[in-house]
Amino acid sequence: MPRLLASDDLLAQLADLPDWRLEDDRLVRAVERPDFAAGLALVVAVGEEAEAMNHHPDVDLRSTRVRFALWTHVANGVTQYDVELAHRIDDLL
Ligand SMILES: C[C@H](O)[C@H](O)[C@H]1CNC2=NC(N)=NC(=O)C2=N1
Repeated sequence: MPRLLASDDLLAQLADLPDWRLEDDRLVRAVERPDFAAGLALVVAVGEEAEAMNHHPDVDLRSTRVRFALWTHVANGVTQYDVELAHRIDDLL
């Protein structure tokens, strides 16, 4: 069972994720893409990483904007899996 990150640990790890913020116990990042097709391509690429990890983001895809919200359902908050997925998303960006 994944463990929730303690708030001091999480804040320390967020230093390496400057484009992410904590919102309602989720790690959240929103990005603008040139058009919907580019946003969709990003979602597909992130989805492949998520499948490889068996850890899946909440995704909100609008015309030129994609918003990712990361949390671990079984722990009801942010765990190391979410931090790892955030780094993988950053790498894709
Ligand atoms: C059964 C399956 O392994 C679980 O539902 C996995 C899949 N992906 C998941 N993704 C996320 N974000 N949180 C989970 O707790 C989770 N659990």
